[in-house]
Amino acid sequence: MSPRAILVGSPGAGKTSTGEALAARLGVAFRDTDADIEATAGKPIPEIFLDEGEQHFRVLERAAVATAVSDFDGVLALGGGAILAEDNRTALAGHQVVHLVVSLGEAVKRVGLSSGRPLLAINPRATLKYLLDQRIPLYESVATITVETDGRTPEEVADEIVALLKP
Ligand SMILES: Nc1ncnc2c1ncn2[C@@H]1O[C@H](COP(=O)(O)OP(=O)(O)OP(=O)(O)O)[C@@H](O)[C@H]1O
Ligand SMILES: O=C(O)C1=C[C@@H](O)[C@@H](O)[C@H](O)C1
Ligand SMILES: [Mg+2]
Repeated sequence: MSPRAILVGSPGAGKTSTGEALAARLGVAFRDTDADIEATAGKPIPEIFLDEGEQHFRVLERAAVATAVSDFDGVLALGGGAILAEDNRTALAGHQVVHLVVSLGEAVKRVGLSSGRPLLAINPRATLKYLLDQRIPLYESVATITVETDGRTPEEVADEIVALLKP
């Protein structure tokens, strides 16, 4: 079993919102590893970061990615930092992986001072710039499809992905 598409990209790229739109277009289920991790841990991601720290979150994330990539055949969204782990990048090989590209300015507008994103709780512009600089090469290294999201709705982005996906 293999996901129809796996979405990667920065916080605010729209992995969750575009992923839900894409799954609806394809008539398949949507799954988000962030939600899987919260279900396993029994608490929201900010609480995992506060109680056990980011390292522990990344352990849970590697397990969530390995399970979802091998057990699921719908549209799968990964957390924004999942590609940092080599294990996760290796797990993506051979799959249709979509990089949702977002500019720094647009990502800052979409994410704002959001309480649900522990890494961005303080100074989101500087933090997002750091994350993007570090991660863009990694997103590019795993992607088989790249789509721009600035100035487009999640539904418009989903339509482009449908046209680019191999059957
Ligand atoms: N193409 C888009 N145009 C405008 N707003 C968007 C677009 N995609 C997402 N958004 C908005 O940006 C915010 C972040 O989107 P979303 O939660 O889907 O991003 P994400 O990539 O899943 O982020 P994270 O990595 O933090 O889970 C939401 O408020 C969403 O409504
Ligand atoms: O960019 C990141 O490192 C993260 C993004 C979110 O999707 C969550 O996976 C978590 O908040 C960490
Ligand atoms: Mg998300």
